[in-house]
Amino acid sequence: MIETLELTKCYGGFTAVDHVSFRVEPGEVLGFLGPNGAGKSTTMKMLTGFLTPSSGSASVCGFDVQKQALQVKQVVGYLPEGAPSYGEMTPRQFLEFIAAIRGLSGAYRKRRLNDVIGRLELEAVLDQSIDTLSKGFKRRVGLAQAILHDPEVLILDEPTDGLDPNQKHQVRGLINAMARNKVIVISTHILEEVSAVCKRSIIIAGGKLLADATPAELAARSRYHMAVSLTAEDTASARQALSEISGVASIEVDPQDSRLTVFPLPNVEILPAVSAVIDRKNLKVSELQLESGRLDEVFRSITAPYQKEVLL
Ligand SMILES: Nc1ncnc2c1ncn2[C@@H]1O[C@H](COP(=O)(O)OP(=O)(O)OP(=O)(O)O)[C@@H](O)[C@H]1O
Repeated sequence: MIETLELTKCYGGFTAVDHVSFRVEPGEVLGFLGPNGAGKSTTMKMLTGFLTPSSGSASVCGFDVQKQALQVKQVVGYLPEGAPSYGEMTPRQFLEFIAAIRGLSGAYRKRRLNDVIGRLELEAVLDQSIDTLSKGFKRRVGLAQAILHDPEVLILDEPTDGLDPNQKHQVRGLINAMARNKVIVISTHILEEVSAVCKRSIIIAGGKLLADATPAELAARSRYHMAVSLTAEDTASARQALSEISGVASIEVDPQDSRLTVFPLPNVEILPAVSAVIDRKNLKVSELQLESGRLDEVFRSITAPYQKEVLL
């Protein structure tokens, strides 16, 4: 388990992480979402014992990140931002080096090395220096070192950054497969990643924790939650007909593709009435969809005040 209490980091007079408290249990993948400079990497560095908190506390598997940093490093696998250090080494040398540092030996060491090399499909580049690898391969070498000792806790700073769509899919599958018996925290800018792998997500901006909820709960905060979207052959007639439904609050037309979105009044289920009107008026409609909510819109509305601070 990971637990933070009022965790804070100041750089001089600037507060990068501001009294952040949360818990993560085994079996949970927690997504850390936030705009650039939100404080995600700083929080992760404190959780992994690489940065000392200015105040507050954090513990990982019961070990205090300040007083027991060594024990924390033993139970944690950490993928920092960017490429792995020691770029002059080949992935084979680098992973052998990490295995030695982690104290892996004998058949277990061999098995773990083969396992991570296979899982991250590193065979083809094992003997090429890390500096000369593509961004995606560098990221995969970083991931391989993070999971090599089969840690109880994984802290992954933008694990899919630089990966192509196939590799992203593969790494998300890997994270999901490991999630059953590990505590996993990932940071990401990619909202689809939150729905794909995270049980819970924390939104952070300006160093402050602004939301802590499941992706579905976050989506439910969207103004699109329970709205109905559709594309009609005759947009104007469809809009007119739909506006006569009593539970409709407003209707918007997307200027790009003329898609109509029908917003209900609070707590009104509008879909049955919309379907009935389509049938009754014989409207030619494609892509009728009940919206669960849009994470990007929720993310923007939650973080907007902090984005302005940054821009000013
Ligand atoms: N060593 C440092 N000295 C001073 N300020 C720092 C230092 N490291 C980070 N910061 C600042 O702290 C804030 C949080 O940075 P952090 O890297 O944690 O953000 P982030 O959410 O990970 O951003 P990104 O998504 O861009 O990686 C930023 O304003 C950053 O400039």
